[in-house]
Amino acid sequence: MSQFIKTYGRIRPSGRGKEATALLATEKCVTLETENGQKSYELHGIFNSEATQEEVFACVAKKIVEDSAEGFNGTIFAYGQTGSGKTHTMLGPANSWSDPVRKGLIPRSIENLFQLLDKKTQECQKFTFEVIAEFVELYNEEIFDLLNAKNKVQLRDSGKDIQLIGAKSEIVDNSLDLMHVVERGWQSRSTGSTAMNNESSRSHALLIIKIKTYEMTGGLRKERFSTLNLVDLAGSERQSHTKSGGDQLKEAANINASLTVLGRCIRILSKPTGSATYVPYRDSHLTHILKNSLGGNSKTAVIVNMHPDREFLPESSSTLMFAQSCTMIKNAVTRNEVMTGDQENSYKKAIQELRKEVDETRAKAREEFAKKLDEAEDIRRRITVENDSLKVENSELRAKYNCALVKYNTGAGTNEIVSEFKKFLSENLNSLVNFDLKELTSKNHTLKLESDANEKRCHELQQELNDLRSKYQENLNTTLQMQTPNAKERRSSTRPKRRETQYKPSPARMAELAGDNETDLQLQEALIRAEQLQCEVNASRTKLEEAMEKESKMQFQHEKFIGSLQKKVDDYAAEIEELNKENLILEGKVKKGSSQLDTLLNTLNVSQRENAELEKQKNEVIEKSEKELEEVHKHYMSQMEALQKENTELQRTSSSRLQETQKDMNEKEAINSSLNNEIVSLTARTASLQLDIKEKSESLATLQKVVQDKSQAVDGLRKELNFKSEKIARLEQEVKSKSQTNSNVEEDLATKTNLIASLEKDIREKYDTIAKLRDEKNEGESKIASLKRQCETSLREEAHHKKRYEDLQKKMQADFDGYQRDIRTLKEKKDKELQMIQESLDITRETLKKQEDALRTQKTDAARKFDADIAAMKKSFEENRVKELKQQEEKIKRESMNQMEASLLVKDNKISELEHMNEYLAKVHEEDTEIIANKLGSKQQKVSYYEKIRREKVEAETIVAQQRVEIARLSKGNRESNRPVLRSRNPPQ
Ligand SMILES: Nc1ncnc2c1ncn2[C@@H]1O[C@H](COP(=O)(O)OP(=O)(O)OP(=O)(O)O)[C@@H](O)[C@H]1O
Repeated sequence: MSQFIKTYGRIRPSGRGKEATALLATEKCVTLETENGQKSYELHGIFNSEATQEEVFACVAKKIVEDSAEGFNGTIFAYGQTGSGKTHTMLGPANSWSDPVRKGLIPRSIENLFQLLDKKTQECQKFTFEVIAEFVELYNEEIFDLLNAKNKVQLRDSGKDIQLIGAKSEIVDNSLDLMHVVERGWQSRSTGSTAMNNESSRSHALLIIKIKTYEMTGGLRKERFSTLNLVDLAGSERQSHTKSGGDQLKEAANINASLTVLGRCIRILSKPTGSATYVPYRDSHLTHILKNSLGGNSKTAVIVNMHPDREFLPESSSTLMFAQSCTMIKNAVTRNEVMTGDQENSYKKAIQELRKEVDETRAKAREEFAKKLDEAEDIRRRITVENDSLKVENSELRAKYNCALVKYNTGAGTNEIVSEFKKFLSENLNSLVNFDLKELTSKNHTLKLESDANEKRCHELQQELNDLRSKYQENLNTTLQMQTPNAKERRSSTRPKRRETQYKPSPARMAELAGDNETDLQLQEALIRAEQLQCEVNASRTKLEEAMEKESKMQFQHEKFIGSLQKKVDDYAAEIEELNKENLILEGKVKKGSSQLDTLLNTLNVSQRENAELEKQKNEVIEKSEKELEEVHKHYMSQMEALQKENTELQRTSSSRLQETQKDMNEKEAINSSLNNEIVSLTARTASLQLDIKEKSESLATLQKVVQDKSQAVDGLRKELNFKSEKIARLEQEVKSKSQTNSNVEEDLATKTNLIASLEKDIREKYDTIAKLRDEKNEGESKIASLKRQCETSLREEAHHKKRYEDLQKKMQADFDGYQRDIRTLKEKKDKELQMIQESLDITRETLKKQEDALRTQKTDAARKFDADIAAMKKSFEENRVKELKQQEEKIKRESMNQMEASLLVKDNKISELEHMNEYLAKVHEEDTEIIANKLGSKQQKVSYYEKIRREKVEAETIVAQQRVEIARLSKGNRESNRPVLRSRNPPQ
């Protein structure tokens, strides 16, 4: 299955407001407002600055994560300039991975993945999974392990996949553990501060999640494996923007180099197929690792992050160009799945199920088709019956109408026609409801004809009437002429002028004229009859018109009814057509099913052939597998033991943790009780403070009262003072005025001055008291304020303590719940693991046992056969061999005997020679010894002679020894050649 890389754009919020932005985003299109005009780029989706993390995840990653749990490789990477929000998108803001709103795409993907895997485990008993995480960073064109002290990692390209040699693989079984791993790795990531981002990622971070799932369905074991790559690339930008230098410049150069290779690969891949010859994946570690994700076996999504500000237009433009190239890359995606086990049976089962499904669908379709056909037939029958009855009614009607027409034409009572028509209408009103449209139209036509005929008849009658009138007038004139002698005169003078009323002769006039003329009478009668007839015809005409109106209404209703019937018929036809289509589809399905069946049968044949071959291989492998199974058994047993140990350890740790928690809780309870005590004391203090406040408030009130009194007194004094000051002034004036005039007054002045002085003293005293009172008042007020403040702080403290106490209680409860949950989940997990292991052990044991049994029987059979074969072979071989050997033996015996005899002779001669020699030498030795002893005198001569003798002796002894060895060899050869030989020329293989 080939699939295009999905490319999305995300625009981060601008730091400077709307005026500074140069990007316009719609649902799938970004427009850049450049100096040269607008330029638009269309991607698979655009997220503006208001887009939430959840929206981004749901749109970009959810499907890829879901597919990765189903065995499809997946890759999501964020590309963009520094500070554009790549890390914000992939991981989320700092410490946000437990925040349900702010957390990024990686935590959401991890949670989603484990939710899916756990759900599958719950739904399917024989489903297990294994998740392994690796986390590396590409920094300065080298790969470092973020999970293991930033050790260097090597790349190995096996052709099929890329391996990171030396990277630590963390096995995890829940999202929390994996998030801890990610957090640990992220902390080791190389970051630096640039002009655009305080915590800028200076490396490409790759989180590689390897997922393996195992599922047993029937006898079939499905093994799926996939890799989910979540990549946060380093920023792609101009160095002038980051204002980097030194090491940072080198860093940036490396980042740019790898991103340039990425861009080059993408450009080559985005060209139409056929033109792309070589993709330089190996030019950079980044592209080498992402080889599968770019044009390979992976469902890939790219998020390009952009800064909306005008100053970053060039970066945004190049980012969008990169994105547009990505949209043109096609990946060839396949599910990574291996199926083992009883394939033959599972195929057979699948075929059976398919057949059953096809049969069921066929039967169902047939049933439905038959039902619909019956219904359509029913409707058709009903319509035919209705049609027949209407036809009958129509012919009756026609007959009646003809009859009426005959009657009418013959003048046999128009009333009759009308009444008959009325009767007919009342009779047929009900049946008319069921009229066929055609019939109704024809009836309408007939009625119209009737009406026309009536009209014509009316016209004729009118004509007749006019004729009659003119005749009558003529007759009348002739009669009048005959009655008056001067008819001409009379005619000119007395004859009234012709008026319309004159055509309607009154009965009096008729009576007057009755006796005049027989013809006149007859004519008058005919005229009256004609007039009556006309009236009746008119009436019948209006009735007919009414009936026609009714008829048209009815026709409308019938048309409606027929319309609905037609619609039903159309519906049925459409249904039938649909059924036909379904039938066709089903037939297609059946064909497909049968072709599938054929292919399956072919596969079955192939697999049967393969099976035969496999059977052969199996026999060879069985022996090996027996050993391996034993090893596995041992391994499982050891694992189980280890697990049991782990379990006990866990139980121990959990109980210790429980104890710790208990201890913690006790401590917290102690804190709690102390807090309670504190609260109680605080409450008591608050109460006392409140009492104090109350008292103080009371004293304040009294003080205020006193102050008020004093103020009143002060006011009074002030008034008095004022009054006295005025008095003083007045007196001074008086003094002034009187001092000039009256010297006697001087005395009075002196007394008055004294009085003034005393009054001034009095006033000063009063002022002092007022100041004192004011101070007292201020003091009281400040006391009240401080008391109030105290009160407020104690109330605040109380609230704070209460809140702390509640928080502590909540935290304790949450901790306790968390611990209990942890313990429970741990226990459940371990129990599950144990159970799973036990189950797998049981299964393995069973299969082992079965295989053992099968092997044993096979072995015994084979051994028996082998023994028999060997025995037979042995027998024949031995027979032949014995024969052959016997012949050879005879021959060799003969030859060796001859040789032996000859050599024995030679040897015997040699032995005797040697014995002679030996004897001679012994003799010489004896003689020499004698000579040495007796004849040689000097010591030196003795020594030299002795030396010579010794040498000769040694030589002789060597010769003797050689001869002995030769003799021994010969005698041994003799012995061996005398032994019967049963040796073949060609030793048996
Ligand atoms: N969509 C957004 N909403 C709110 N804030 C955002 C968004 N995108 C980015 N930011 C803020 O912008 C700042 C830079 O973002 P971030 O670190 O994710 O950029 P980056 O592309 O990873 O940069 P670098 O390549 O330098 O690592 C952060 O403070 C981040 O919170």
